[in-house]
Amino acid sequence: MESYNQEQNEAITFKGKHLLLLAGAGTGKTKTIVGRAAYLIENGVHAEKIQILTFTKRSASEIVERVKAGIPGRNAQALNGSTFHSWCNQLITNFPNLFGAANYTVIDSDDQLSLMKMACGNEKTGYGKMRIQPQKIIDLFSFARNTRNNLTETIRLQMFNGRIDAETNEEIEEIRPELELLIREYQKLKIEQKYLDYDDLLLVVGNRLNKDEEARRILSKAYDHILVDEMQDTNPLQWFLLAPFENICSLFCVGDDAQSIYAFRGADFKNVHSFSERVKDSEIKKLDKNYRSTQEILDISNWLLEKSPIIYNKKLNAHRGPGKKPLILNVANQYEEASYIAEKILKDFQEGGKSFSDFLILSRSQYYTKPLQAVFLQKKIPYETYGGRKFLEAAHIKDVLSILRVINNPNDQIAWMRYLTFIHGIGAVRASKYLNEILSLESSQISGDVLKSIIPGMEGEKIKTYYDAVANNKHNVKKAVAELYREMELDLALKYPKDWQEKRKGDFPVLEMLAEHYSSLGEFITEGILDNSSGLGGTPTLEGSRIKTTEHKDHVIISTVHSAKGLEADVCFVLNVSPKTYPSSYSLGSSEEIEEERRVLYVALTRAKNELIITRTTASLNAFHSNGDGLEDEMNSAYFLEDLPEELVTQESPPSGFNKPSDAERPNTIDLDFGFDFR
Ligand SMILES: Nc1ncnc2c1ncn2[C@@H]1O[C@H](COP(=O)(O)OP(=O)(O)OP(=O)(O)O)[C@@H](O)[C@H]1O
Repeated sequence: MESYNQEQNEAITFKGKHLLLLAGAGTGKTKTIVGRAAYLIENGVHAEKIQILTFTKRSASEIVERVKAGIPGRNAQALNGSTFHSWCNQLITNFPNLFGAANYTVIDSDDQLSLMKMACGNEKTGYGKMRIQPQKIIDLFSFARNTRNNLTETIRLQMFNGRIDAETNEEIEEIRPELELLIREYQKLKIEQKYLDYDDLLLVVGNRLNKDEEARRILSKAYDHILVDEMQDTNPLQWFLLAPFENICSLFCVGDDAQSIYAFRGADFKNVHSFSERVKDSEIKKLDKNYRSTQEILDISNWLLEKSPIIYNKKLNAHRGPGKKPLILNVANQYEEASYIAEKILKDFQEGGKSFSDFLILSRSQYYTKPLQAVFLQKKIPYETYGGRKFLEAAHIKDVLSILRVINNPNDQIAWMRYLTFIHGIGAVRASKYLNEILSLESSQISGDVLKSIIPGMEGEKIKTYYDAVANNKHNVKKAVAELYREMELDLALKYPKDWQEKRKGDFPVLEMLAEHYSSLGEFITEGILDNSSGLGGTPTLEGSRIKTTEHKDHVIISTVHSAKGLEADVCFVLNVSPKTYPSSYSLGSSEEIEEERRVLYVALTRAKNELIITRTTASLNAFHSNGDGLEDEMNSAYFLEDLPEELVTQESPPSGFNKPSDAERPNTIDLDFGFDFR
């Protein structure tokens, strides 16, 4: 049973119209959302009329499960928790007439790039004259839509560092018309082929609700309460989407301005400060006691935030009192770091009575943790990774999905190209020729046999077999995936000879399991690609980019900081807090980006309950200090832990023995002496 303090209770039982709960890390914001949903249901609100919105599916399902666990009977069964994107997708599917986007295919970032390349390839767009990469155009367009800036301002902010002067204006005016042409072409291709990109999902719903009284009337019957977690990370597009709900139902939003880490997607944490001006009939409440961590962990977190030029007015106090000082571990290299962590986890597990799930490892990127993962595998430490590339975006999975996609949406040219060129012997030129023929047909005319008649020989035979495997099982997604994989397995193994057996093959039983949760191809394809850090239909095995190496329930979590929002653990390792990493050297030069980096580190530090271990490499520290000759400007020498007061931490270097043997200092000449004498 959850128990709440007075401030939490006041928020939970809030009787006004809209509320923003603005509070620090570990003060129970998520817990209060759980309490609010349960309170509403217990007081007669229908669970299906409450929508919980979070940034990852993992946290959405966690909140929903906690509410359900606290309410006996079936009253909470219909409670819905989703990400913004997934919610909009559900609305588009559930109200096909209202939003007019039924049977569209949602495309991921790779497909967006393919489509933009197609747009650039069309001669009339004059792409040849431009010096901008197709990916950059996508990023600009996405930034414009998420921040709701016009194209001129977007170009200024993204390409000219926000400069306002006559010369910049002139340059912008030169680029803008051509960019506009390309974006228009991209939009046209999207509509022709019935695609929605991620931003479109929010726009389709937001536009309709903002413009159309009927839409608001319909949705006011669907929702009484919307509860939003991590409000500080909502960007102007998400505000645009939420704004009409002010008149449709009640908004209950929780957030922490110090944990805003999505400015690169257009979020602006200062937005939460204007909540009461933007949302009529709203109130703001605060929570100030941290229940998660011991005071020493909060002391270093508070110190980090106080060093910021931004005033957050946030000093966390530990309800739990004092504990152990955080440890800074200075390591020679990643092998030493990995060995130390593995040894500590095994020792605490074997002798200290800890579980593997008491450990959380946080890193900037999943890539950095590869050596650590190798050591864990070797030492048989079960772990899961959160963050990084999405499962359904892996090449071998996309090959298989391409067939499901063309059957779901015969206009999906990107999927057709992938499907056709997957067949050995069909290159891009032949594939385009076949595709033109296929697209000249009515959708209802397309079948395995027709494809075989267009594509001669063995290749056509294969295309037909794959097509039929799915078409014959359209209403049983799991069977469609299983049959298709059976047909494709050999060719997949041939296409990916290097790592088929060790890496890729094992993904297909998982794909089948995922498919089991969906009743239509469209739902499976879309839901599967929607969330970048979690959750497909509540399956415990794989959640988006969450990959499990083990069936153990008890496992260590290795996560990127961005995917660790809301997580907590007894022992938390924050990896490589070295110069040039915190802040990342990419951010140097922009004080806003440096401050976002600070918040990333703040989120990481505040995940720990009892033990916080920060690692950094001695080599990077030495290089940093030897460069400190005063010649570089201040920003280039920024390092968050540079003047960390000694008393806040303990420092340690692992005992030698963890070291990977280093090579001789000077190269020798090769010695081929074979040890006997020819005499
Ligand atoms: N009133 C309370 N009594 C006991 N424990 C509490 C109370 N409120 C919160 N906690 C505990 O404190 C921890 C942090 O709570 P929660 O995750 O809800 O905080 P949060 O504000 O969402 O944190 P963050 O923003 O850092 O993710 C959890 O372990 C939670 O169970």
